[in-house]
Amino acid sequence: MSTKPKVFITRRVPESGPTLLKTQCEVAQWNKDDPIPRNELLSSVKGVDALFCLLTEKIDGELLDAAGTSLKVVGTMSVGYDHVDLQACAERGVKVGFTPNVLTNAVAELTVALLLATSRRLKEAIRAVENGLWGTWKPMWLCGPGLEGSTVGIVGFGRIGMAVARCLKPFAVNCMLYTDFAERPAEAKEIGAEFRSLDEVLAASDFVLACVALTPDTKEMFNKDLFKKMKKTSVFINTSRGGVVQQDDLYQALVSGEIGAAGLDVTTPEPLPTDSPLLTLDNCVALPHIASATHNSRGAMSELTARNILSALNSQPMPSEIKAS
Ligand SMILES: O=C(O)C(=O)CO
Repeated sequence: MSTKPKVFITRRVPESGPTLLKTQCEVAQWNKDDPIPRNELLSSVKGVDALFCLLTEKIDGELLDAAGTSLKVVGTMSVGYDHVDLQACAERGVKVGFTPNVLTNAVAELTVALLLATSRRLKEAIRAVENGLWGTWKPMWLCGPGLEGSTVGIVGFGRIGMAVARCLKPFAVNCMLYTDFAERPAEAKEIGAEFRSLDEVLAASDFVLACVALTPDTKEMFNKDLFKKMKKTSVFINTSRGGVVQQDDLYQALVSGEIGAAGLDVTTPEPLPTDSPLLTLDNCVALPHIASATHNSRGAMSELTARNILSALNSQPMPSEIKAS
């Protein structure tokens, strides 16, 4: 019988991670693109030493107990960890790894892409070309707010918020504002961003970017009260988690003209049902949670997840560990 530690991988993932794990572990995998059914997951984790999971798996007490006392580490192939009950892991002595940094630039890039797609009305423009509605060049047609001279407000000035600000520099933005629980003076100075209260950011910004992690404090923070505080022309972008937005309020804000447009890479639920009212709106662009979807980022995320797991199994410091606060 093998004495190697057992690892279960919950999905088909870039080979960099599984290949690394196989050098030291016995690896079992749900080798499909669709998620493993919960019951199957609960039985597959029984007796494993490590779990390699994704943001689509709920890692809670039930799952940890199903794995049993052999489980030493959970590595999630994501920077977000709102799907992991850190307290339940800590209570059972299970370490948790995640994948910050390696996807920061990919997410920042997609945030900018969504901002441009939304403000420059690319969804309407592409549909017009495809549907034969492109009559002639018209001076007043499909105009939108440009970034040049605008005020951009970043809500959540962590790794990704800062990277978005850096990406936006060449667009001649007039003013970059940020808000967070605490000021980040050194980084803000280097980037050229100014700290303001949330209300000030909402009132002043032409573009409001949600770059906060989903926590009990940020859950549905973008609700009707916040949308009311934004400019009627403002463009709202969310590449963090759908859960930070009260989605019915967002729909109402878009329909009533409380805000100008929205670009969403994340929604509640995911996938967004095709009959979601948001999809009927020209001023809402929705993408299927692809912000980190570059070949390099996903490969690096898979590898970092494996490195986190191997370090924990070898009682070494993990490259990226999260602890319950
Ligand atoms: O890593 C995450 O948290 C994502 O949302 C996808 O990369």
